[in-house]
Amino acid sequence: MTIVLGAIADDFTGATDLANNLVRGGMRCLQVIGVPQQALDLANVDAVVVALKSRSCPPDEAVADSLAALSWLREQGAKQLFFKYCSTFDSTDQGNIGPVADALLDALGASQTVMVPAFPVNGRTVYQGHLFVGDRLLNDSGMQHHPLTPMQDADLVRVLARQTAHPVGLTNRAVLAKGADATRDHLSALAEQGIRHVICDSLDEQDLSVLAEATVSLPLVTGGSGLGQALPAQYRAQGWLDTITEPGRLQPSSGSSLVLSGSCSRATLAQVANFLERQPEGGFALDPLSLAEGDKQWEQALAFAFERLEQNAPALIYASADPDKVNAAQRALGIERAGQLVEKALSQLAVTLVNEGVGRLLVAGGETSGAVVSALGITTLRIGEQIDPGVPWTQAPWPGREAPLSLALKSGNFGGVDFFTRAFEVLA
Ligand SMILES: Nc1ncnc2c1ncn2[C@@H]1O[C@H](COP(=O)(O)OP(=O)(O)O)[C@@H](O)[C@H]1O
Ligand SMILES: O=C(O)[C@@H](O)C(=O)COP(=O)(O)O
Repeated sequence: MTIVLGAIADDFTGATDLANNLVRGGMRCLQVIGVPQQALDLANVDAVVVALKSRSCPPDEAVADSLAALSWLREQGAKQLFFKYCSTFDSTDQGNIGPVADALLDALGASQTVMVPAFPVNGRTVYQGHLFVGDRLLNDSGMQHHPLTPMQDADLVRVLARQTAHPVGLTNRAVLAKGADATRDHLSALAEQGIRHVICDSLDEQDLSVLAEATVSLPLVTGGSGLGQALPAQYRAQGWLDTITEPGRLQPSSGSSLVLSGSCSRATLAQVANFLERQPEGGFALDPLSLAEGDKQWEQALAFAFERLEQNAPALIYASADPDKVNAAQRALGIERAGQLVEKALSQLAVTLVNEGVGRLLVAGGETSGAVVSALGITTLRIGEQIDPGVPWTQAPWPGREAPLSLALKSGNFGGVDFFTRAFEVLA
C-alpha cells in the first residue's frame, strides 16, 4: 500500500491546517511529528503530513530536515509531494521557502513548481502576485510586526526572488480565468523560459480548483492549505483515490483544559483579550524579561495553573504581547533568546501540566506549538473536528492514560475572537 500525497510542513500548526483540509477534501490523513523513526502502518492512509520546525531555523537546517522528510515520503510511495508553508508566506530574505523549494526540486529532478499560498476562506488571497490578508496588503496586515518573520513586502515575486538564485515568474488571474488547460500551457511556456518558481494568483476556491487540476501531475507543489483542499478531487479524477472518507471522529476527551499562547499575531491578541474579558481571573501573563531573570515567574505560572485546574476552570498562560512590548523584549534579549525563553517556559508548563491531568490542550502559535508538541514527545496526530477554518482538534495517544490527549494547534492569525472559549465547547 502506498500513499498518494506526501507533505512537508514547515511548522506544526501549518501541518494540522493542511491535514485538516486534506481530510475535508476526503483523504485519510495522518500527521507525523518529524521524520518517523519507526515503521508506521499506513494501510488505511492516503496522505501523510510531516510536521517540521523549519520555518525560522537557519536555512541549511531547514533544507536538511526537508530533504530527510522528502526521502522518507518517497519511500512510502507518495505520487505527489507538497511543501506547505504559511498562507502569509512567512520567511526572510535568507529563506526558508526559496532554499527548501530549490532543494526539493533538485532532489526530485524536477524543473518547476508552483507557489500557491492563498487560503481564501481565511482571507488570504493573491492578485497580480500580491498577497492580501482580508482587504489589506500583507505588509499592512499586522504581519509586518511578526516577531520572527516580519513581512514587509506584499509582492511575492519580489520576496521569493530574494531567496533563490533561480528566476521567479507569475501566473495571474487572467490566465486562471481561461481554465486548467490554459494554465498548464502557461506553466509549460514559463518552464521553457527556465522559470523555476511560479507565484500563482488565487482569489477563490474556483481558482484553487483550476490550479489543482493544472498541477496534479507536477512532482512537487507548494503553498498553503487552500490548494490542499482542492487536490483530493484531482487525485480522484486521476484514479489515484477511490473513496471519499468522512472526517474521523475522535475518542471522547477527558481531563482539564489549558490554553498556552506564545503567538503575538493580531488574531491571537484579540482572542487573549476576549478570554480575559470573560474570565478576568483566568489568565497569567509571562514576560521574557522576567523569565530571563530566573525561575520565579515560571513557578508562579505553574501555581496559578494548578489553582485553576483544581477549581475545574480553564487556565490561559500567555506571553502574547503587542509589538511595542515584543520589540522592547527583543531589544533587551535579542530576538532568538526572547523567543526561546517563551517557548521553553510554555513547553515545560505543558509537560508538567499534562502529566498532572490536563487532557485538553490548546496551543496558539506555530513556533510555540512546535516547541510544546516536541517537548511532549508526541509522534503522531489524528485529525478530528474543525473548530474554525484551518484549526482542527487532534488527538495523540498518551501513555498510561485511557483517553488520548486532545490537542488543538492554532495558527497565529486563525480563529474567531472567542476561539479560546468556543474550542472547548466544540470538544464537549
Ligand atoms: N512577549 C514576547 N516577546 C518576544 N517574543 C515573544 C513574546 N511572546 C512570544 N514571543 C515569541 O514570538 C514567536 C511567535 O511565533 P509563533 O509561535 O509562530 O506565533 P504565530 O503563529 O503568531 O506566528 C515565538 O517564538 C514566541 O516565543
Ligand atoms: O497557512 C497558514 O496560514 C497556517 O497553516 C500557518 O502556517 C500559520 O503559521 P503560524 O501563524 O505561525 O501558526
